[in-house]
Amino acid sequence: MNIALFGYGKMGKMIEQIALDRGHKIVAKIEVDTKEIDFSQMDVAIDFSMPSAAYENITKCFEHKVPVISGTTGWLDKFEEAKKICTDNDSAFIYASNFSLGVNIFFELNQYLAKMMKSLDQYKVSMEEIHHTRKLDEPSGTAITLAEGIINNSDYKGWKLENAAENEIPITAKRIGMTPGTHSIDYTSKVDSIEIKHTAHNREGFALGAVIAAEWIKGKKGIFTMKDVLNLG
Ligand SMILES: NC(=O)C1=CN([C@@H]2O[C@H](COP(=O)(O)OP(=O)(O)OC[C@H]3O[C@@H](n4cnc5c(N)ncnc54)[C@H](O)[C@@H]3O)[C@@H](O)[C@H]2O)C=CC1
Ligand SMILES: O=C(O)C1=N[C@H](C(=O)O)C[C@H](O)C1
Repeated sequence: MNIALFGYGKMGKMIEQIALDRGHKIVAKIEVDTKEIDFSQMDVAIDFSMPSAAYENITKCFEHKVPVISGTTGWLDKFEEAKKICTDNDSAFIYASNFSLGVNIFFELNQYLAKMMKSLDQYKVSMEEIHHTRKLDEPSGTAITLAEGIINNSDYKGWKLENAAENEIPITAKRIGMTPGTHSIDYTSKVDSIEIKHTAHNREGFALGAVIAAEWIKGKKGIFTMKDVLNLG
C-alpha cells in the first residue's frame, strides 16, 4: 500500500519503520505547510503533525479523496467540520486520540468502571496524565477521551485542569522527561481507592495501531473509529 506521512517527527519516523516492515511504501513525507503535494500516488494518508497543521492536512486529503488516519491531538475544535468535508467528498476517516491496542482496551475498561461507580457517591474520581516535556497540548487527547468515557457513563458533567467543581473531573497534566504516555484514573473514598492505569513503554504501540488502521481503511468510505478496526464491539 502507498502511504503518505503528514508529519515526520517522532511518530512519523516510527510509523515509517513499521509500515516498511509490513511491506508498505512511503510515497510522501510532508513536514511543512506546502502547496506542492502530489496526492495521486497515495492510498492512505497518516497525519501525526501538529495541532495547528492537522485540520488543513486532513481536509486537503479528503478533497483529493485520500482516506486519512489522524493521530494528531489538540485540534478537535474543528473535528465536526473535518468529518463533514470527509462525507461531502465521499472519503474515509479514522481519528483516534490513541492508536495503541492497550489504550483502546483501557478506554473500554474505563467506561465499564464508570458505569459501576455511578451510584457510589462516596467515591470521587480524578485523572492524571504524564507525558514528555515536548508535548504541545494539555491535557492529552487520551485524557480527554477518558474523561468523555466517564462523563457519558456517570453524573459528571465535564472536566477541568484546575479548580474543578464537584461535578467535574479534575485532570492533572504532568510533563516529565521523555515519558511516552501514562494515564491513570483514581476513585477515592474515605476508606479506600481504586486505580486503573495504562503506561506506554515506548511509541511502538501507537505507530503499529496507526498502520493497522491504515491497512483496514483502504477501499472503505465513511467515518470509523478504532473500535471498528479492533472489533471491540
Ligand atoms: N493518537 C496517537 O496514538 C498519538 C498521537 N500523538 C500526537 O501526534 C502528534 C505528533 O506527535 P510527535 O510525532 O510526537 O510530534 P513531533 O513534534 O515529534 O512531530 C511533529 C512533526 O510535524 C511536523 N509539522 C509541522 N507543521 C506541519 C505541517 N503543516 N504539515 C505536516 N507536518 C508538519 C513538524 O515538523 C514535526 O516534524 C501530536 O499531536 C501528538 O499528541 C502522538 C503519539 C501517539
Ligand atoms: O504527544 C504524545 O506523545 C502523545 N499524544 C497522544 C495524546 O495526546 O493522548 C497519545 C499519547 O499519549 C502520546
